[in-house]
Amino acid sequence: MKSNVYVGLKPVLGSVTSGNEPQEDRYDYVLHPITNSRYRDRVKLAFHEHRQLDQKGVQAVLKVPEPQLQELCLPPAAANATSPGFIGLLASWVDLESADADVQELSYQVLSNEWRYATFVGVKQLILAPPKNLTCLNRYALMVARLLYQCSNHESSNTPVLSISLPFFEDSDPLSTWELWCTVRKICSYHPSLTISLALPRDRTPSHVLQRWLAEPVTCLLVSSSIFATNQYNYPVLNKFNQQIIFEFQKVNGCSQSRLSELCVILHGVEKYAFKVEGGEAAYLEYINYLLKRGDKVMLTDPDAHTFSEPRVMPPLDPYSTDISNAVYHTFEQDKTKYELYGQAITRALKSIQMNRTASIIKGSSPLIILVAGAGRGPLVDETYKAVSELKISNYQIIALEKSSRAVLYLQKRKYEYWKDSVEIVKDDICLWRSNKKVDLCISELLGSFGCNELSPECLSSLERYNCKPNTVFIPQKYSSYIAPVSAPLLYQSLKTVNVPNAFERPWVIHNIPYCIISTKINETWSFQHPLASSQLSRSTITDFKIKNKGEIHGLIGFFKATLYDDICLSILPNNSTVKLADTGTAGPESTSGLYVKGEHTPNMASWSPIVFPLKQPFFISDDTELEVFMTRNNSYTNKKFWYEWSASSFVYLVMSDRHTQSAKSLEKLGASSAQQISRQNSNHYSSPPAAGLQKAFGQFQPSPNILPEAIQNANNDDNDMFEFSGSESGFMGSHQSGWKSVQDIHGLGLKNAPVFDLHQSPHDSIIGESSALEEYHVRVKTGVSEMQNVGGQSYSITLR
Ligand SMILES: C[S@@+](CC[C@H](N)C(=O)[O-])C[C@H]1O[C@@H](n2cnc3c(N)ncnc32)[C@H](O)[C@@H]1O
Repeated sequence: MKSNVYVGLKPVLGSVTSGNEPQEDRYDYVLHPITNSRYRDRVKLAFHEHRQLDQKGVQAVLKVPEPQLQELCLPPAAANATSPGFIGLLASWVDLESADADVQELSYQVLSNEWRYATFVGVKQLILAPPKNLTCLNRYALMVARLLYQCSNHESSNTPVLSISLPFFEDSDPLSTWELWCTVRKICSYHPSLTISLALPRDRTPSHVLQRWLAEPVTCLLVSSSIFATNQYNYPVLNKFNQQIIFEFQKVNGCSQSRLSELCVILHGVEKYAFKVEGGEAAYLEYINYLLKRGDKVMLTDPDAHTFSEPRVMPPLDPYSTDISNAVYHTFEQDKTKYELYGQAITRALKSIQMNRTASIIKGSSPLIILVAGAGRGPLVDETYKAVSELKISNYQIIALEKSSRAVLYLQKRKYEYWKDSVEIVKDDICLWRSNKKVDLCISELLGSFGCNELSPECLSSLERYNCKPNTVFIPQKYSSYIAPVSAPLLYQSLKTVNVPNAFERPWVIHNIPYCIISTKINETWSFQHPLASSQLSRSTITDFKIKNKGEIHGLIGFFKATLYDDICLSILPNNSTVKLADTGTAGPESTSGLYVKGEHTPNMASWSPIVFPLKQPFFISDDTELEVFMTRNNSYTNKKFWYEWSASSFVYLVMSDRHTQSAKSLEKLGASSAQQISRQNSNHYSSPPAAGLQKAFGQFQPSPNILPEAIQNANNDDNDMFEFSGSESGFMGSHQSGWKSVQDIHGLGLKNAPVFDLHQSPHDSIIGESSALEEYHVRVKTGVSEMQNVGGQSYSITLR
């Protein structure tokens, strides 16, 4: 396999070097400006003439001339399949951010002239200089948006991609260039032809910055000869960290771009240092080619590296209405790791069941009943058959239960040729199947990317009710679902154009789409174990994520981990992730509340890709934010349907010291409302806000009066209380109490009328008690909230049996 990464070169125009010049077969693209300085001079002249007319009061239309032949750097040549292709540099002498309407218009016309010519001669990609003045970023972005929407026809493969060149990061704020990009692409409505060209840095890139860029549509890596070092033989080489950056992008392999699906590493400035190094200009190109070849080799031998397959966004399987195709069964069956793990789990479970049966009085009286629920074309039946043969179990019966009539034909053929009477084939739905045989061991593989999303709990609960014993053993024994907020711009872009109603309100399985988890942890939402502890199959969770670095969330990414038997597990959690376990709600040693574990993906297992629950609008998060996710799994007996709902809210913590104590106390008396919770800290409970964090929190988030908690607003107005009602007159409540108290009174809420279903909590548990050693208050302020997605399963649901 060769990755989709190409090599480009920006030569000095008209330069002919002495014998060491790069051979054309060492690079795939040449980077050239579209027009030269003659064009700039003519445009300048036209502009001055226009201004003079304007000053004389003559009404004239500013019309920028089209470039002439001698004004072009890129010649109009017939395309040649063997010679390198062209990447164009758009004029950098224009001023897109200018407040002068004429200058802006001129800039726009120059770029659109260049764009039209580049399209005509088949240039694939155009690189645009970054904005010069960040205070006018909106003007720049708007001009880019107009160019994209007026010059480009993204449905045509002839339209070039427009790529904005930016540095990887800036020292002062490593995500500032990313934020700039984020603003531009948002103003351009995530146009599919808008990408980035990143200049490799001289210094080491922080890993969170690299992770962020890996999920973005980067189409060029710009490598200046000035960042090369030399090895002991005086050949030019890159630092380890820049080698790693190129390799990481090679692994993403162009999948982050919806249009080009390829990446180009462009060398520039080689002529400046070539005389100092061995091998001259050609040595730089040799080196980049060598790095890419080496990367390809590593990817071939690393089973977990992405193999190049098209990025895909797929609807999750609806197990009740979709019959899996033969080709998909075939793909499932290629996953040797999964079946090996199932084989081990089956053998271990059978040994344990046999031991218990031998010890019990009913020893040998009835055959061991093993059910493969959802047998497909039979690979798990094969594993079971192998295990019973190896364990020399004689008195047994395997039942292969499958609803798909076409898959059943495969099972019948396999039975006839191989399993013979050991296997009974039943064509039925698991939820409807009733048998007088009670199952000892139930093996199933009904798991989706989120664990429970292909209705394993529903199917197995029905089996438990009608066909199992109290001591039936299940494989898998347990499965858990996990989520994390994710930045996945390509997914957002794809869902905007996918031809499915309410695409943002339904989950999607993403394959080979780059993403970046922006929270510090992945949180467990819930789990199911079999036999089920209760008949309740609906779940809901409110789970918090800490987000250190600003980002844009496009949805919640979902994973699962299943315990097949004992410690034999399948997991699609990302390697080296930190996973926060859900609160089991149990006390004592079984409790898992607040536990953190390492997440690992089962090596070499390819059957599942992650699932994403998207958000309708990208959700911007500033540094040091807490994201609260509310998610439900609904199994409605009344509506006979199953669905998920999800939403996200963001909060920052503002720190208040003694100066605000009085007002904070008043706020506390109100109890903790969802938007205005207050906690008292004697220590740095939250990693960032105190001290430096205080300044940071205020720096990132300018509290505006309408979202400030009332207590803070009043605290800030200490000197200004001449219109305040003192509240000291008898018969009136304190001003802070009145609103909430009045609402409570209307509903008859309070101690005398405790909620009927609040089985655990005393009414004031959530209010933090009085303490004398006060130092700081952390006030939790809501800064954003998404819509609740898929309310009542209106956009996405599965009809239940
Ligand atoms: C993920 S596939 C696994 C198939 C097989 N075990 C394998 O490893 O290739 C799940 C299988 O369960 C079957 N299935 C899903 N829901 C079912 C139901 N309610 N009743 C019967 N079969 C079902 C599907 O038709 C499919 O063959």
